[in-house]
Amino acid sequence: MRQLSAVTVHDLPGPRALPLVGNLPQMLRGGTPHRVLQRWCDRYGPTFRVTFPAGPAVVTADPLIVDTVLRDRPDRFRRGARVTRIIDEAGVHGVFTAEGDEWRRLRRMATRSLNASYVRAYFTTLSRVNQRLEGRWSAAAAGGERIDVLDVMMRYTLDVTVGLTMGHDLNSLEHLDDGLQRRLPGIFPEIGRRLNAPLPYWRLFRMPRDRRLDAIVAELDELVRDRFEHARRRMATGAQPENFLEALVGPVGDEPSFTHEELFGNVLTMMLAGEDTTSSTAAWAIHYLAHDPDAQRRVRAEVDEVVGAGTVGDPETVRRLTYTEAVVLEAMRLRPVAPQLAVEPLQGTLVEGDGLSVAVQAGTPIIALTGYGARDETVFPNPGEFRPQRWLDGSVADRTHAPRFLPFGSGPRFCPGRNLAILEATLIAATTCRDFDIAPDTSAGPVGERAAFTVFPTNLRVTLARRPSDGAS
Ligand code: HEM
Repeated sequence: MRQLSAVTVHDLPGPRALPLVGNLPQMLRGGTPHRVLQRWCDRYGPTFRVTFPAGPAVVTADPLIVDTVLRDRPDRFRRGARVTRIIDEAGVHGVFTAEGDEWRRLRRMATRSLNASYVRAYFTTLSRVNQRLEGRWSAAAAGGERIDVLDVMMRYTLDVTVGLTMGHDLNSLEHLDDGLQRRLPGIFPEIGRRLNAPLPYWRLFRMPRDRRLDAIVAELDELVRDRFEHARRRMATGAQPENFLEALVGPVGDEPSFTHEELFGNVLTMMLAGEDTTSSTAAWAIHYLAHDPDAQRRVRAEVDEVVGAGTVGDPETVRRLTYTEAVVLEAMRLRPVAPQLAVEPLQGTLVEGDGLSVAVQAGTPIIALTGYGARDETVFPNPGEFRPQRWLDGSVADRTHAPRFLPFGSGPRFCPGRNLAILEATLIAATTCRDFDIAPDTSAGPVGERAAFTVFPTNLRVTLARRPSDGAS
């Protein structure tokens, strides 16, 4: 039997905390708290303590503990209550923040909407948005534009998620004017800002930005209502579902039909969960490609071979772009957009790691550093290098469930949008390399990163040059 030394949270090593504010100022300085936690993990070991104004938290990269706390949900551990409360207060209560039986029901709704056969039917939306991306790239190449990659990727994923969730063609890739497409991306940064705010002032009074957030959520509520009526009418004609709402018109199994609140909460959750995450991932993939002309050539050769002169017409074709997909996986390994996940025990419990057992009280946050192990050189040799080939040469044994690569979380609350996200990012990388040479543009300074709700790139610019049409590479 393993010998475990049992400790309390207070016994764990960790950085010295200031009175009242704890370690929060150290974590927030520089806008990249995940990097601070990773550095502390190097210094204090895989399981350590940090202190927030509300009390201590356990931070861990220990694979055993990470596995346990993510797997034993929702019965033993729940999502971090602070994150949940802030998202709910913004009016986005859905599968991400639900717990217990409510979570089970909303999770079934989410997985049903993302079922592989539906994703196939949704591909029309993806193709339409992808064609617009080609147009956007052509104009940028012709004009010698210094492209703000994240901005374009956010428009792309917003158009895809709004199209997929409710069948509404936002077309923010082509419509740069003011409209819902300008207001919608404001939701996530606002939630991120509240997460990092020292005091929850919005519970006492609303500043103009809080009122703007309320107004966007109300506008979306109207839109979902309207689109659901539309979905009901279209499904009554016997048509095949082409978006989440249409897939949810009928009951799921023998459960009662979903209420408007459930539908709204889940549709909005999926939109938000699917947008920032996928846009940052795709932007990082373009960044690494821009710095690696050889990888660009390989993607191009693969697209030429698999797709030829035609257009990509279905998800199966995208899945055959294995090298391109490896580019996306490698970008996610180096730049996971959700490098940590907060959970907490429902009741006091012992969590057992490698040689350590920690007694954790109910409600004490446990921050699982899910991105830490992606740089472990025993699993990923030369971990700092961008080497897509490592995903194809058998050196990473099981690419989905390798315990040290958890960009989509793990256990029963594992991201249900994983396949869709990889599909989108792979399609974007393929579309970009096929017709263009990508070059980095650092004229405005180096590329950086920042954490809000997710971690996103800053100052990520590239230029594109259209390749000669004879296909020479
Ligand atoms: C690269 C893109 C994406 C990344 C890195 C990502 C990552 C994650 C992570 C880390 C979680 C938490 C998992 C856990 O608690 O164990 C999550 C949950 C979730 N994601 Fe994603 N995600 C992405 C794209 C998407 C897309 C495209 C959708 C849907 C359209 C989506 C829908 C969701 C939902 C609904 C949840 C909540 C699941 C639950 O609590 O049961 N995600 N995602």
